[in-house]
Amino acid sequence: MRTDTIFALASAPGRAGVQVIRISGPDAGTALSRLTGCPLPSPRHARLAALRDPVTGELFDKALVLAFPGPGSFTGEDVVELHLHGGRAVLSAATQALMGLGLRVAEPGEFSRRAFEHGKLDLTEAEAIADLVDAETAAQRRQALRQMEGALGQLYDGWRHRLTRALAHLEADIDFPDEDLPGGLSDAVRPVVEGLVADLSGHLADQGRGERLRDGISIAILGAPNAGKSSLLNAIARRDVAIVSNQAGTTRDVIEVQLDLGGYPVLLADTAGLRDAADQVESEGIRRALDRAAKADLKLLVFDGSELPDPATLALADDDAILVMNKADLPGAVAPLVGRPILPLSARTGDGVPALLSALEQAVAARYAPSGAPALTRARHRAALEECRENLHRALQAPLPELAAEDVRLAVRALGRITGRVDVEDLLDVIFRDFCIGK
Ligand SMILES: Nc1nc2c(ncn2[C@@H]2O[C@H](COP(=O)(O)OP(=O)(O)OP(=O)(O)O)[C@@H](O)[C@H]2O)c(=O)[nH]1
Ligand SMILES: [K+]
Ligand SMILES: [Mg+2]
Repeated sequence: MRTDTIFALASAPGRAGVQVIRISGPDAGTALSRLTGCPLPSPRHARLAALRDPVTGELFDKALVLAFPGPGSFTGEDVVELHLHGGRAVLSAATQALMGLGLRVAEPGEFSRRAFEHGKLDLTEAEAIADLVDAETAAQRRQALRQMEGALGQLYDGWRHRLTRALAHLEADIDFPDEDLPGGLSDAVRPVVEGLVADLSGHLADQGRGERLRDGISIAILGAPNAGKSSLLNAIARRDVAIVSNQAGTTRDVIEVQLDLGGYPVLLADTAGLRDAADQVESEGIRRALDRAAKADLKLLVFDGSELPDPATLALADDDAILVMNKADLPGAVAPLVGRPILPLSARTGDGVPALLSALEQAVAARYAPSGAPALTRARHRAALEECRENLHRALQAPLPELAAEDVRLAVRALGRITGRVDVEDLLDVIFRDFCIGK
């Protein structure tokens, strides 16, 4: 564990009313006294102080200062905050003064990493801080807050404790063997392992709910050339994002727009019109459209009400598809009869677009609304949970208790890596590198 004293701007850089510099480490208190020329303010009480560069003696700001003595601070170390006036010149003077005192600029995520290393947070809580800072919609914020309060860490730790107890039983079986039981797992342990496999499977089979909420739900707009896909994207985004023209085959690249759909983060993609294209570039566009259709969480299939229904688009109409009939403003527009509801709308006039948005919102909520249990939010967690389940499956089939015990031990380790209860040194750089400076 490193013990030097670090500092960083905790607020966003640039002109602002206030900017906050956070300092953490054994020399944090001394550094503050050297800047103010006064003893430390009482813990967690703000005080107005004149700050001077200890080398030149020059006044560089009058600011609120706060001290949070360790271990009751965010990082667990002595922490000091300077609430300076926002702006580059003040920041650079403060940086120079702190470096002059031998302090080091923090690396991204270093404050949270120290908090983890001092046992103030587990890894899922640390990751949730990053998610909360990155949250752009209400649903993302709620999920991150819940995880930050420890809901996910408690779930995984609870499972780990269950398994650890089972392992203790198993080891007792090995030390005091019962000759009548030839199998790997005894009657006392087998139901525990089976129960956990069931819980893990339930948690893993969540359609990526938590991960989608974190990363965004992908919706692809698909249809024949000139059906009005780009017009619809522009109508939904309420800006002129994609080129619209009466020339079939206008869109080639996938064009993405981020939306907040009733609190859910959505990535809406316009794609090339589906047809047998002779043009090489257009064919590549269609390949990308179909690729996007396959990966999308939901598909928005656009039909031109003044044309016969397009078979290539109809072929994509599965349970994850919402069908719309565009150009409802044209006098002869007719919805294709395909045995399921089709929303009439006009991308040109905007009629029917609000109804489509609520249908989309409902479809998204039906799939991704949070369930009662805390959600799986990261691929890192999913991989560890799958590894855990695999080891438990192996334990259930093990012919000898010694082999079963080794599999259960591996399963316990896999769970422990999620919250950081076991050796995770190799993981820490990867996890905290994604944080921004000052967190
Ligand atoms: N009357 C009417 N015309 C529309 C409507 N929506 C789109 N159009 C017209 O239909 C033509 C094609 O629109 P686009 O939005 O470029 O269609 P697209 O599906 O993106 O076409 P490609 O990118 O070529 O596949 C344009 O001339 C639009 O003005 C609508 O609701 N009503
Ligand atoms: K077009
Ligand atoms: Mg287009």
